[in-house]
Amino acid sequence: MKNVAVIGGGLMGSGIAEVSARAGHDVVVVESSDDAAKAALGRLEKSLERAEAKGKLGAAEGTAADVLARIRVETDLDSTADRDIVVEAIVESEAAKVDLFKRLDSIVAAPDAILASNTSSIPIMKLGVATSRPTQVIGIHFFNPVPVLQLVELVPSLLTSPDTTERSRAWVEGSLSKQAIDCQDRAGFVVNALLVPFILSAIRMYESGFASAEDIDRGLVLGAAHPQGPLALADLIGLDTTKAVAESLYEEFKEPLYAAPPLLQRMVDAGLLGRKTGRGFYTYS
Ligand SMILES: CCCCCCCC(=O)CC(=O)SCCNC(=O)CCNC(=O)[C@H](O)C(C)(C)COP(=O)(O)OP(=O)(O)OC[C@H]1O[C@@H](n2cnc3c(N)ncnc32)[C@H](O)[C@@H]1OP(=O)(O)O
Ligand SMILES: NC(=O)C1=CN([C@@H]2O[C@H](COP(=O)(O)OP(=O)(O)OC[C@H]3O[C@@H](n4cnc5c(N)ncnc54)[C@H](O)[C@@H]3O)[C@@H](O)[C@H]2O)C=CC1
Repeated sequence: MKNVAVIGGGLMGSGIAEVSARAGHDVVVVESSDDAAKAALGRLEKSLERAEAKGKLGAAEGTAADVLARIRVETDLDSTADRDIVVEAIVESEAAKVDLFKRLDSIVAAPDAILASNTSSIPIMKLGVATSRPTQVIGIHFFNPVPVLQLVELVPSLLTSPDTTERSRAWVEGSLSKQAIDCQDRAGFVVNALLVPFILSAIRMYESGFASAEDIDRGLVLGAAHPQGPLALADLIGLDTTKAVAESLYEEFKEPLYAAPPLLQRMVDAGLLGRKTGRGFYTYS
């Protein structure tokens, strides 16, 4: 696979585009507006400049400018027509993703192109059956920050072909140098099925006044060797995404541990989405 498209150039899409371009792929990022495209390009430039300044770009990757030259940021979905693999990384909304997969199905021309989703929690089957080619639809779930974390969850639906799964594995492991684990197509896959109750429990603990945000996070960093505490992690993920993922899991399993706590709902209503808006459980400059 040579030509890659990433739909949505937010936190995750920009990271997926970066690692793809660093692996030598020709990458098109499709955003929803000119302003969002500008913001996506800014994220890519900042991250690549940081990687270059830290000496993380290898000889085969070239300079930050070389990597950026392999990426185009567009607003027209038709620019995905000649792609071998499309990775969708738009907002965690089933309706928005189903609509996008329908449109991609009518645009992406190669008969064997892979249509992948980076969804955290939406069943892949719902996206597969929105297309005329569910055998080629798969979950390829990256972790945040994409340039740092090695894991990718591969999530075939009941209709995904073994050929699609194996070509996806070859791409993430062989080309992007990530490590894949295989997951069933159930909301939350492996990691989020475990991580969501953990983060939501931390929010409930804070909401109840049991401990401060700082002490909850310090507890997990100093006492369980986590790289950051659960509330700081929720701020990194984005509280809108955290809430949407919790809701998908709750819808699938009706398990109270997956129910979004009222405080999380209020913070999202207030626009306190974490790092991306400058304030969540913590304030960022
Ligand atoms: C209810 C739940 C709902 C779930 C919702 C959906 C979520 C999903 O679907 C799946 C997910 O992704 S879950 C999130 C998984 N991510 C984590 O758990 C991150 C945990 N945190 C970390 O790894 C570090 O704190 C972290 C790497 C972030 C920062 O590390 P440090 O605190 O040590 O800070 P630094 O010293 O600045 O960074 C360490 C090295 O990493 C590099 N780096 C950090 N951020 C980066 C970024 N954004 N892009 C590229 N590189 C980055 C940094 O440069 C540094 O590198 P070195 O200097 O070489 O060590
Ligand atoms: N935030 C996280 O830690 C992780 C998120 N994910 C998943 O990745 C996906 C994206 O999440 P984030 O990057 O965090 O969200 P984000 O909010 O940072 O980015 C979403 C981007 O999609 C764009 N967009 C929305 N609708 C679009 C459309 N129809 N066409 C083109 N672009 C569109 C938005 O302008 C925005 O830039 C979600 O499915 C999420 O569940 C997966 C792993 C980790």
